[in-house]
Amino acid sequence: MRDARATPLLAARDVQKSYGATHVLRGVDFTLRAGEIHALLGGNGAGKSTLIRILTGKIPRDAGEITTASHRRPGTDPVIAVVHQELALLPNLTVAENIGIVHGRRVFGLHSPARQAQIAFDALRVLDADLATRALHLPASGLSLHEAQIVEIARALSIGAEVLLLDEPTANLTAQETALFFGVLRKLVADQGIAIVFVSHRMKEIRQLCDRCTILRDGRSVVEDRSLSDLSDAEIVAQMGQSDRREPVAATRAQMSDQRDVVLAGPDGAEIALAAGTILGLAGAPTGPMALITALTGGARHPQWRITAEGMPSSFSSPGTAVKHGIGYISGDRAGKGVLADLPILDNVMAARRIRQGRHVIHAKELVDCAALVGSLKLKAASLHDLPRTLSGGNQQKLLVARWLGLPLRVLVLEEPTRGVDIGTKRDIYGLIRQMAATGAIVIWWSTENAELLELCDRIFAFDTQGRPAGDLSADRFTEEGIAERTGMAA
Ligand SMILES: Nc1ncnc2c1ncn2[C@@H]1O[C@H](COP(=O)(O)OP(=O)(O)OP(=O)(O)O)[C@@H](O)[C@H]1O
Repeated sequence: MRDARATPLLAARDVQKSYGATHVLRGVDFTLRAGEIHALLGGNGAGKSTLIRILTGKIPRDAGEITTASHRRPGTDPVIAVVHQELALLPNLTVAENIGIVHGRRVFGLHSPARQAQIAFDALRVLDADLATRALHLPASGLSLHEAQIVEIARALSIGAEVLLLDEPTANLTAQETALFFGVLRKLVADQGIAIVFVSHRMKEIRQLCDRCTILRDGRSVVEDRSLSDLSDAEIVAQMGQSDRREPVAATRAQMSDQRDVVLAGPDGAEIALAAGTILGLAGAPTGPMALITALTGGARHPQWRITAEGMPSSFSSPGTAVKHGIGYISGDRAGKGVLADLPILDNVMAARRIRQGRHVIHAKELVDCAALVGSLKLKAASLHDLPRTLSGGNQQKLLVARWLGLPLRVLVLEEPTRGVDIGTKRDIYGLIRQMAATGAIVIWWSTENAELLELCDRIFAFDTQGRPAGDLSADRFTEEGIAERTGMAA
């Protein structure tokens, strides 16, 4: 239970931060108490990650007060740990080593594998007893994302963390993993009285998990430390300065057709025949959709799926070949599969156009074209000549969408394209994807958000828990339960 008299673990007052001429935080107030799960909300570029970096001491603030008070060890600062979407485990070390490594000289018998294993086991057991028994001596590279996140949290707890900052931790998880993860977090807060800051753009998850919220808008806290139950979804969205307008889906859903413009043949005799303009959703455990996506985008050495379409080879030898044949690809794994980190925003946006036109040199008109693409997505960038890392996460995702906008595509492959994107932009991206489908592009869309698939797709093809094709969802089972049934994964 929340105790109003308790000293906050963390309190920030009027925090400010600029990068050159860009005033990123203009006055943020933030209060966090033990035993609460606090949602930190705001549109893309509002300043959430910057605030988190300041709270953890990763970057200095320009002005403002931050006070901290440990409840476990009065008179000291609480240990604050961050768990990012991009995980920080060392892949070649075992789980025990990954947890043990942060203990350094604190532990008597440094480097003793038995001692390390004991610390790791004790920390992990609290969160997931099965994982503690099963995975202690396995390399971290073999863990699922959900398991890796649990290991990161165990590591934080093993050094006595009282505050956990979770920056979009569910962005890479399936619905089932998210449910497990939330169970772990609730238990932690209830049993150990730690506090959690949760950053997410998914309203449903925020409501499921969080008690209180702070909303940032253009670098200011416009709502500070309010109970979530006092605010409606519409009020939250309005405070973020966004609109959550929905277009009637039935009216825009494409007319189904029997045409076989592109036919995909996969394992176990699976066949997916697609008419131009179809939006096909892929649902189920990641391995199944990923095998199809890598085959279509030229990323598979031994593709499990073959393509039959006029003027196209049955497989692509490289991603560049796929682009030349009119295949577009937007991945939510922006760091790994999209953003060219060492090239400016301009080159990032124009990359697909240059490949299509067989050009490698900059074209004078590109700057104007790039500015128009960036503007149409309301992508916040100080200059097109800056590197992508100066953009917030959601704005980097918009950059990947801008890359394909307006290009004549035969197939647009989407792998969680709205990952990290705020509610208003999500709606904009949905609209753009519908427009692309209306011009005849086939859209193949993998999402772990079933609601997103049900809202936007004409058809949904399911994969089972082993990644094997399990067929199309029939019209009468076009529901969350229908997807759960076909994929074998709880909704
Ligand atoms: N190193 C930097 N140099 C210049 N500008 C930066 C830098 N880091 C962040 N910014 C700017 O600060 C603003 C806030 O970014 P921040 O990452 O804190 O936003 P956010 O609320 O976390 O957004 P998102 O929801 O998209 O992750 C953005 O407009 C971004 O372009």
